[in-house]
Amino acid sequence: MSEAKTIDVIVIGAGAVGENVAGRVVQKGLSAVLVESDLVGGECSYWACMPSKALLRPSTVLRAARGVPGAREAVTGTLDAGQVLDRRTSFTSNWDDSSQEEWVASAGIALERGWAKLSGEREVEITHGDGSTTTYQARHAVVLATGSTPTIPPIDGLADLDYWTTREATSAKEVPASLAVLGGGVAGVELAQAYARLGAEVTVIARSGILGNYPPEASGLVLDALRAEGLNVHTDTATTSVRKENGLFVLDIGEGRSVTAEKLLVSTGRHPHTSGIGLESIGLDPKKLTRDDTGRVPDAGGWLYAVGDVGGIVQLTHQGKYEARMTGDAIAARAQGTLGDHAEDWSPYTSTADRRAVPQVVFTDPEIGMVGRTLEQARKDGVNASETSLEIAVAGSSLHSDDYSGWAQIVVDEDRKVLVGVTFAGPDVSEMLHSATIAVVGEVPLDRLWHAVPAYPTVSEVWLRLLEKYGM
Ligand SMILES: Cc1cc2nc3c(=O)[nH]c(=O)nc-3n(C[C@H](O)[C@H](O)[C@H](O)COP(=O)(O)OP(=O)(O)OC[C@H]3O[C@@H](n4cnc5c(N)ncnc54)[C@H](O)[C@@H]3O)c2cc1C
Ligand SMILES: NC(=O)c1ccc[n+]([C@@H]2O[C@H](COP(=O)([O-])OP(=O)(O)OC[C@H]3O[C@@H](n4cnc5c(N)ncnc54)[C@H](O)[C@@H]3O)[C@@H](O)[C@H]2O)c1
Repeated sequence: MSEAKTIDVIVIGAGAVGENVAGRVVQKGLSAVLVESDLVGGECSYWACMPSKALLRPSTVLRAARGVPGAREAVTGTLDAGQVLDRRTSFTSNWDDSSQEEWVASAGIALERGWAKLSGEREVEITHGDGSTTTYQARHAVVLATGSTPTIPPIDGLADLDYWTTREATSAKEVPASLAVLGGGVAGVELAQAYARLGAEVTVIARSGILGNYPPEASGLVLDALRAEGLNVHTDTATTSVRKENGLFVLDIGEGRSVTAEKLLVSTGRHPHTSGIGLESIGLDPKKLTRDDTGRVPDAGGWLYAVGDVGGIVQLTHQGKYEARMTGDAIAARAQGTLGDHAEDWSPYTSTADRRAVPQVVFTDPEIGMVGRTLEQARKDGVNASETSLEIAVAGSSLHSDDYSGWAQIVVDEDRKVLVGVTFAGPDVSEMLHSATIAVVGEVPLDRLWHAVPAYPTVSEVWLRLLEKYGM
């Protein structure tokens, strides 16, 4: 084995999160190497956020035009599935990462292709495609940014079949005649609607309800829309076994019922990717990786960090990139000796918003945008919380489309008179979400928020209605 190379920071995994943490430490004057075994850019760019949103967007535009007389008459054709798939492919750069590779080089980050494994304290061994190895020693930090892996449920027969995960669903070259979707989380529901609108006959099988992390009024609007569009959605339904017959998947869903489909998408959640990366070599249990708010893994002695999906706190690109900025700055500050073990909440080194103000969007049509806590979560956290909710019915929404149907909710900390959670559901609500994120993160007092006047006639006027209903 050749001598180990020494560098300030080693980042394992060049997804959006790994790229950002490497970029941040280099900006702060440290040297960094980024190690990637697959495509630079990770899941979000090639098999998750970008392609799934590209598959959804054209049909949302079409439905929006159909909701407005005058425009409706101009829509004479149907969705062109081939064009939709082509546009999706262009958003993934045809699964070619050369432009990302160029960005890494332009940012002054070293790139190593291969599988990285911790091989000792501050030490990482990379096995390249040709079997050769390179070893790096980090002066300051090793950062795990290895993402997450699909969780496949132990359903009889499933393991032996060629089912789709979200990777195959987001990169498919053809629309199947029929698709069964196992799991009613955000990935399953978004892809179910995308494929139904592209022409597939889609059946969703959800163990409980769909989009269970959101208030039921919000997920109910999505469920109603899916059913109105002709999707079969089985809620509170357990899948007991799966097999293939005549080339089709057959799922047994209890009481003698079954679902048959050409393709089966298993989208039943993801877990942190901690296996096969050598955590055992430094005495850590891959199933019990924890991180503090600066991203540091407390049990490793101060040099190991975990950011993004692998950190096990939030599985969202924007939140992982936020963690990357905080962790990158914490690593640089600790290298300079200006930060000790502890960092205050809301400091430039702590991802405090992970626990209090995570914005998330379900990009179905209608959309859901939520930030912070639901009423139940807030009360569970010991907040003396109240909720105010209403249907979105303002001048802006009636102008938006004739059939606009939406719902909004604020969750208020009654002791401090600030918002701790906001949810909007309805067409195009995602662009309103950042106003709510600012209110929650900024802990804007309600009597000051009362002075934030929404422009007329926008859908944002729902803010005014919510505050009026609350009692302002
Ligand atoms: C279908 C779908 C749609 C989604 N849509 C959205 C969305 O709209 N908005 C949103 O915010 N989030 C979305 N997400 C979540 C988002 O994709 C993830 O939160 C995000 O990709 C996590 O980024 P990451 O960098 O932590 O991990 P990843 O993007 O998974 O990157 C990890 C990288 O590490 C590499 N790697 C792993 N182990 C090693 C190793 N040992 N050596 C070398 N390299 C290694 C992997 O190859 C990979 O490239 C979606 C997820 C799915 C599944
Ligand atoms: N718009 C977005 O931001 C977006 C889109 C897609 C995915 N994501 C992220 O990706 C991650 C993965 O998405 P996901 O939808 O796979 O996970 P998820 O955890 O959101 O949903 C998984 C769903 O599968 C269900 N499930 C589990 N086992 C099951 C079984 N045996 N049978 C039927 N249902 C079962 C769960 O009850 C849950 O509803 C999420 O954490 C999410 O944050 C984000």
